[in-house]
Amino acid sequence: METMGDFFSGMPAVATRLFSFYASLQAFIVLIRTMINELIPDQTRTYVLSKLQTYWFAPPFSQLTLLIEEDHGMTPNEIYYAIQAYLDTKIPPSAERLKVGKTPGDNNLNVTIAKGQEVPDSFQNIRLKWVLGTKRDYNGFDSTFELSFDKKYKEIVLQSYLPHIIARANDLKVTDKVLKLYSRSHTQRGGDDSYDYTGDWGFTTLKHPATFDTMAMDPELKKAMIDDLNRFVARKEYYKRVGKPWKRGYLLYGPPGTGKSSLIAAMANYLKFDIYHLELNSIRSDNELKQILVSTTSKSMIVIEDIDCNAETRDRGDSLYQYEPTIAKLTLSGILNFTDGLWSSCGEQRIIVFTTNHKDLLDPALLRPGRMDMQIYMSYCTYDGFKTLASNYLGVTDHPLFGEIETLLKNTEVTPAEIGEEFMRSDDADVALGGLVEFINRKKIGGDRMEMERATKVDEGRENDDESEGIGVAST
Ligand SMILES: Nc1ncnc2c1ncn2[C@@H]1O[C@H](COP(=O)(O)OP(=O)(O)OP(=O)(O)O)[C@@H](O)[C@H]1O
Repeated sequence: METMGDFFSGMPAVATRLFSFYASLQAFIVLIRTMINELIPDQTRTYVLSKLQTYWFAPPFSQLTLLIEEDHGMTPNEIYYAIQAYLDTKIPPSAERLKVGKTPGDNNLNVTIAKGQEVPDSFQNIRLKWVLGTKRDYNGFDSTFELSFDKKYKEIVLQSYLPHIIARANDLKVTDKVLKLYSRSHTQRGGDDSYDYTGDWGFTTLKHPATFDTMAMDPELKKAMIDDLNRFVARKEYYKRVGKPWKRGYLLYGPPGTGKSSLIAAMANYLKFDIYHLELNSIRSDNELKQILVSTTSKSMIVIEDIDCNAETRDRGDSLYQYEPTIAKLTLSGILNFTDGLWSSCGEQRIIVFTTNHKDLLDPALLRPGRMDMQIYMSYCTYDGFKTLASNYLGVTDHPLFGEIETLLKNTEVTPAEIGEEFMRSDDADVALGGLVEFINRKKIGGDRMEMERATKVDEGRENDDESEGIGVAST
């Protein structure tokens, strides 16, 4: 029978060494633990241990991914564009995929994140990860932002982080916003000059330099417009309280060359609003108009120029332009709905501007209060307007010819566009102002001559009428 002594004597030398190593390791651990306990304070030990647990021992977090698509139903998704602007400021130095673009006329390169690039972010100590991806739907591919984070922070992300991004993007827009001029994309039909419009908006950068300072307008009217715009953008709560959609309609009317288009650009530059330029003649039905309206973004101006050129909007009392229901599918009521119907209330801070050279031709229904909140007459150039132009073009605020020009402008219809043209002929104020005096005099003589010819024709017409009336009477 085998005894204990036999057992130990049979144990290999390696095992003996192992035991002794274990014993010394135990002694070493006890020594280290004692040192740690004595040298590191309790609180620090607890903190380090909790961190180690979070990073090494906690189970992998249960992740939530939010998808933010470019479109939201029929409308552009505003949060998508806010995220785009926000993430452009968060591009990590380690980024491996970036997109670079440049708009014609813009000196700066536009660097944005490319599809697949991850962008880490943190908010209130929450770690978040963004990535730009694509989603395929029946219309083709659509860009989508994906946001991943620990599921337990869902409420903070929805209630605080995303609103924070929107606010940040709004701040960025105020300072950096490059305005866009949208118009509807079209393809030319074969052979003729006509176009087929696709429903999509294409855009280019709005680089119109007009501002309220450069506008030659009656100073009181200018001030009234600026006050009106300021009031409009500041009245979010007011519109909510009175139960009206946050939008405003302006009608700009007056002869060609008096600055209607320039005023639209000045308004957009002032408010930092994009412009959607719409040609009513390109729209085939009320439905199409509705779709176009909902695909525009908030904080924008929808501009319909020369609205009198559209048969639908002309006064229906004029038999020449009677509405024919079987032919036209774009109806006046569709246009009125566009300006103040239910559909017009989608989106916020929307300005609708109509322009016309012939206000008298418009259907009175279009001009009712609530549709056109402000009607602005862009007149021929007044002396105040002339002084603005002289200061902007020539840098002069006074000149011996000013008095003569003031008198001439009182008696002659000259547009700011014509005065601008004259001023561009020379940088020398004496030459340019002298040229303007000559131009207005020529115009006045031409106008007087035309007036005389018109008066002569009317007199001749009357005489002929008298003669024919005489014949008529004689024949009965
Ligand atoms: N009131 C104005 N103040 C400053 N510049 C003006 C004004 N009106 C016209 N201009 C100058 O004339 C040019 C043409 O004017 P604009 O196209 O704005 O006139 P409009 O009234 O819109 O003309 P239309 O009815 O033919 O479209 C502008 O580019 C601008 O340089």
